[in-house]
Amino acid sequence: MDQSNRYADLSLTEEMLIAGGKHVLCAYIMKPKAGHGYVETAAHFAAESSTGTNVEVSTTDNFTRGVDALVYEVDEKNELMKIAYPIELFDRNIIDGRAMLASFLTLTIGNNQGMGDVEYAKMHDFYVPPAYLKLFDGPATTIKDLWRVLGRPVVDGGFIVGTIVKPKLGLRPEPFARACYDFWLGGDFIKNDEPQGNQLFSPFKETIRAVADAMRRAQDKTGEAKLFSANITADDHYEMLARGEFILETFAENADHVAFLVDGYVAGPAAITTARRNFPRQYLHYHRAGHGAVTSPQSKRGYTAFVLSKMARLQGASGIHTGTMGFGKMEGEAADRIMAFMITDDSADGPYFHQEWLGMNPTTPIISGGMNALRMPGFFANLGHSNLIMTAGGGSYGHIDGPAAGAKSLRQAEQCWKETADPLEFAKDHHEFARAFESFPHDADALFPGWRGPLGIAA
Ligand SMILES: O=C(COP(=O)(O)O)[C@H](O)[C@H](O)COP(=O)(O)O
Ligand SMILES: [Mg+2]
Repeated sequence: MDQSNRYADLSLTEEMLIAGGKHVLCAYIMKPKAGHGYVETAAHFAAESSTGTNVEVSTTDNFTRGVDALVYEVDEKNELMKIAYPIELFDRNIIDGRAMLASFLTLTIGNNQGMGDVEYAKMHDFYVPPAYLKLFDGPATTIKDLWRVLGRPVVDGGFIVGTIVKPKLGLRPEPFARACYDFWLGGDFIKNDEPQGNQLFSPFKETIRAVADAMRRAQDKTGEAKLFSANITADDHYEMLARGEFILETFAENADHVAFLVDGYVAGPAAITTARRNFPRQYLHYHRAGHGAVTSPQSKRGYTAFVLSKMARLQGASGIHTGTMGFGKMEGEAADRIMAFMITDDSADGPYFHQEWLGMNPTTPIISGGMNALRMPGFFANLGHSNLIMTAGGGSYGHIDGPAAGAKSLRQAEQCWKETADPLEFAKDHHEFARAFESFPHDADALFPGWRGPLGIAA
């Protein structure tokens, strides 16, 4: 059934819709299955994502038609379709009248992902009008809170040198805490790797006690504040609360040195909001492991990493992984930096829409995945600033002089970029950075061919 008379209105302009302020706008790359017309399929997609189904139903009344989602722009050649969703479609909490991300997703990227007449459809951007934006929690804590703990300026406080405890799994509580202590001698921030929680060989409570103790000792030894991002991800809301409360109690006087890590893709928006609302004073670290299943450029369905990042700011993530923009081991490219600007700036451009955040707190880009000191000067040059957290697991624990030297090499790499120094020249009087070349010779060969000569290393 062709529903384009009802669910498509190509006379609407984006300018009008934005000025009206009553619609969420979504841009999709969509291709119909063979034999289905573009506008017809787009209209069916909008129907299925709002008030309709594949047939007319007798229960529809005039009010219903007023909250139809409408296709307002199509560009068949580029497979682009844009849909305007009336804000009234989205569910509000009964407890406080506010918005929930689950409802946004269930409409805009829900049933429409399995339709028989759609070959594929992926959301590449969305625009949130002020009236809907203000119903989202947004971040409660930000990188400023971490900079304050570290004793840095709260504006442009700079690079937070981080790591992920490696190996990913298989350390018992004492070796785990030792790995933390050793890194903290040179670095600022440690996160649990995302699968680390309560394994039988490393019981949660015993491990957390050992890490809290390691933090105290590292702070005493260095005279510097240290940060730990503890994984509280769980299926069960109560389990997350139990973990969070135990961590705060155990870190005690250092509770404000603790972030909570939540695996927001696998555990979903409910887990993020559980942390955001129950622990609003903790920095909320959104880990996104698994997101590649839908966000990868190879996947033509789902949504992009850009969309994931924007949703994370709305929900209230203090920081989210944004990948390494082609400089690390995970998929990504230099242009991914728009993701970082969208979550930090108050006024930012996405691939299709401009967004005003109206003072909503920013979300820190967390850079992670195969980074080490050698890859960092190029990364910072591409992004243009270093007000972020970078976590390098292999780049720290893989440094030949150990994790404290690994951490120092990361800090020196930022300094090298800031001074616009030539990395090979800079290495001559920065020992830990120089030793990163020997630690990661494959990267050194690729990024700085002929590096052995200037550094006086035999081939
Ligand atoms: O464990 C790591 C990185 O370890 P290492 O530094 O040893 O590679 C992170 O979970 C991934 O970076 C996530 O990727 P992303 O940040 O892209 O979500
Ligand atoms: Mg990891």
